Amino acid sequence: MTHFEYQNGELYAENVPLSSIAEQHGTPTYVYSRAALEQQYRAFDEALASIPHQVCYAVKANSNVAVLQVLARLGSGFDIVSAGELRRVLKAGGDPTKVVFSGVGKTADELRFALDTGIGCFNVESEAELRQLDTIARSLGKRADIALRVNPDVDAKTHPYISTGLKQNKFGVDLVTAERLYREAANMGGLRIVGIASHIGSQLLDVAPYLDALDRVLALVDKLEKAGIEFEHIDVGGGLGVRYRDEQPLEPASWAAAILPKLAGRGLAVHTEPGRAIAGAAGVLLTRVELLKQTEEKNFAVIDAAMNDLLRPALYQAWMDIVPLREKSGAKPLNYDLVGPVCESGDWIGKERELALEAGDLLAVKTAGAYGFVMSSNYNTRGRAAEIMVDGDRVHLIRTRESFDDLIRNERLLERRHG
Ligand SMILES: Cc1ncc(COP(=O)(O)O)c(C=O)c1O
Ligand SMILES: N[C@@H](CCCC[NH3+])C(=O)O
Repeated sequence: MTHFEYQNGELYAENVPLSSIAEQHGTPTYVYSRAALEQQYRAFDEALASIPHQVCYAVKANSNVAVLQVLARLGSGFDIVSAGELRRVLKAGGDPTKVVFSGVGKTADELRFALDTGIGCFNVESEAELRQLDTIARSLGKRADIALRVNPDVDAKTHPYISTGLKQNKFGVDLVTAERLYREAANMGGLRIVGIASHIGSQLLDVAPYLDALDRVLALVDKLEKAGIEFEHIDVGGGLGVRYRDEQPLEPASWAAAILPKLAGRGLAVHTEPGRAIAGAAGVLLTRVELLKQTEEKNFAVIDAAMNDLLRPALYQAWMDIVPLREKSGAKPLNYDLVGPVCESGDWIGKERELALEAGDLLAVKTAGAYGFVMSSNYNTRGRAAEIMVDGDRVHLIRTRESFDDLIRNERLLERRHG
C-alpha cells in the first residue's frame, strides 16, 4: 500500500493534501510519510523473523535525523559510511551497538570515533583498512568487531554506477584475499572476527544475484570454519529495488523466503542493509511549474526543482514519475520536458511526459524518498529544499529551506593587504 494517494482529485500524504504543504512551506520541498517508513522497516523485520537478525537501514539513502529517529524507535540498526552519518544516528537516538560501518575510505579519525562510540561491526573493505583498524584499536586498548566486505564478483544487472559487486568495482575484497585476511585477522590483537558481509549493488529486481553471491560467500565461510574461524553473523547487504515506473521489485518477504533456506542450520544471524526499499516510496518531491516555454522542437515546462535538488535523472537517466497535486479534468495534455533552472542541459527531471500544465501548477515527483535530498547540492547557489514528515494528519517541518545566508555563511572575503 502506498501512503501517497488521490482522494477527490487531490494527492494526499497520509491524511494531508500535499497542495496545503506546498502552499504553506513553498517548493521545492521533500515530503515523507512516517507510516510508509514504518511499514517498510517492519516488512523487513517480519520477513526475517524466523532467525536472529538485524535490519541495518542504510543511512545514505535518506539521513534526515527525523527519518532515523522513526526507524531507531522501531529498533532498527544502521549501516553508515562516515563519521557524519554516525553522528546523525546518535542524535536520532539510534543504538550504536546496532551500527555497521561500511565504506572504502574510512579515515583514522573516523575509525577512532566509531571505536569510542562502541559500534557493532566494522565492515572492512581492504587490507590497509584492516591493519589500520587493528593498530588503532590496540592503541586504545580495545578490540574492534569486524566483518570483511567480500566482493563476490557477481553481476547484479543494475545501472553500472550503482553496481558494487563486480571485480572491477572499488568495493570490498575478493574471495581469495578475504580468505587470507581472515586468517591473519584471527591473530590480530585489536580485532575480533564476528561476521562476513557483501553488498552487490542497488535497485536489484531479481533474487538470482543475491543467491549467487550467497553461495560464493558461504563457500568461504565453510572453508574458514574448517580452519577454526567462527562467524556470528552474515551480512547480505541491501539493494532491493523499488518501482519507479513498471518494475516488479521483490517484496522483502519473497526476497527473505528465497535467501533464508541457504542459511538454515548454520547458526548464523543475518544482517541486511536496505536503504532505497525502506525510504524510496516513503517520499515525494513537491515542485511548482515556473513557466512554460515552447521552442520549435519542444514544449518545456520549467519547474522550480532542479538537478541540484534531485540528481538521479541527470546522473543515471533515471525515470521518476511526475504527477499533478490536483487532477485536472478536461485540460488537454501536451508532451513536455520538465527541466530545472540550472545552467546545464542535463538539468531535467522528466522527459517526454504527457501532462496538462499551466504556470503555477503544483507537481509531485514520486518515489523520491531515497537518494533524493541526500544527493542535493548548492550548485548555481541554490538553497537546499525543505523537508517535511507527515504523520497521520500532522505535518512536521524536519529541515528548513536553506536561505541565502546559510549558503554563504562559511565563506570569507580575502583580507585587505596592508602597506
Ligand atoms: C554497503 C552498502 N549497504 C547498503 C546500501 C544500500 O543500498 P540500497 O539503498 O540499494 O538498499 C549500499 C548502497 O548501495 C551500500 O553500499
Ligand atoms: N544513489 C544511487 C544509489 C547508490 C547506492 C549507494 N551505493 C541511486 O540513486 O540510485
